[in-house]
Amino acid sequence: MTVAMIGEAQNLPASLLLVGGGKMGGAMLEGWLKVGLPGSAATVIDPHPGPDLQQLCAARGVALNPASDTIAPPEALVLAIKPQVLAEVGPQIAPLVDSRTTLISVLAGKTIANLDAAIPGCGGIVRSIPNLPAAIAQGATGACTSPGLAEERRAMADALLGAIGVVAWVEDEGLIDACTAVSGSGPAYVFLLAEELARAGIDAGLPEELAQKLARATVAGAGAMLAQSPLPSGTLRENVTSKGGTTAAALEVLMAENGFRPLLRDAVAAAKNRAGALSG
Ligand SMILES: NC(=O)C1=CN([C@@H]2O[C@H](COP(=O)(O)OP(=O)(O)OC[C@H]3O[C@@H](n4cnc5c(N)ncnc54)[C@H](OP(=O)(O)O)[C@@H]3O)[C@@H](O)[C@H]2O)C=CC1
Ligand SMILES: O=C(O)[C@@H]1CCC=N1
Repeated sequence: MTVAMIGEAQNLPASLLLVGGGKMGGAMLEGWLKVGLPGSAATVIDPHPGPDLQQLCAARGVALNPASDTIAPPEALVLAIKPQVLAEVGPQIAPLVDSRTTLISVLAGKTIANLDAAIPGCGGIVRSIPNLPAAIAQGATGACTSPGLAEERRAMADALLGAIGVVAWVEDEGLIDACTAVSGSGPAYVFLLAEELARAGIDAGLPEELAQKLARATVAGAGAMLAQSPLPSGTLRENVTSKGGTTAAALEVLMAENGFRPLLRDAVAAAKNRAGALSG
């Protein structure tokens, strides 16, 4: 497994077609334009582009929904539609690619075999699972390639995915559903933690606005420490926990037999199972 850092922009593709400019596709496009992908190199297809996407494309000279007979086969096809519409959308996209194209998918659950069946004719496939902090170039992406993908195609995908955060390449495609459950869906678990911490603060007597402000800043501050500190997360946790103090009292509840650990394990297992069910 290799981890690429942000800024490896020299291998960005000469042409990129993004299909699906929703939350994930839009976040990635924003990141790529920030690190130097020229707007003129990008084309977006999305039948109902939201105002943010329209504004971004107009501001950066990105072609949005041009006539399909004007789209040349791109070096990179980035697929960011819902997994449930792949079978329907695939035949519309297949005529737009050829063997020069590398398909980069972010679809939860859809396997390399599913992608190849839906959009045949690409010269290689990267199956990846980014996450929403890609919008601020702090994403975490798990990725794998179709067998024997040419090194320059992988480097191009690495530049794209590395431009929006950390990339972890795995050899075994079977690990991607677990990546989906941990880092793809993971930001939602953290946002829930912020919501519930605020709610618990209200129950403990804080005014709502203050509880929300403190909970949000606490999750953000702890996240920033995780990003910046070389210490393992367990050590950071211990550094908060004074012997016989308040944190120890709280952690005793959270780490009880039926507490946070089995709950999170079950949640991640449910997400992984759902990713598996989206295959096909
Ligand atoms: N959101 C996340 O945090 C993550 C999402 N993903 C993956 O990213 C993909 C997109 O998810 P997300 O961005 O959240 O979903 P969104 O619904 O926000 O985005 C999907 C976009 O695709 C558009 N679309 C629908 N049909 C077509 C079509 N025929 N051609 C082009 N575009 C089309 C949708 O338009 P309309 O709304 O009009 O249908 C929508 O704008 C999913 O496969 C998901 O698994 C992966 C990791 C994280
Ligand atoms: O919820 C989902 O299915 C997508 C994939 C990972 C995050 N969002």
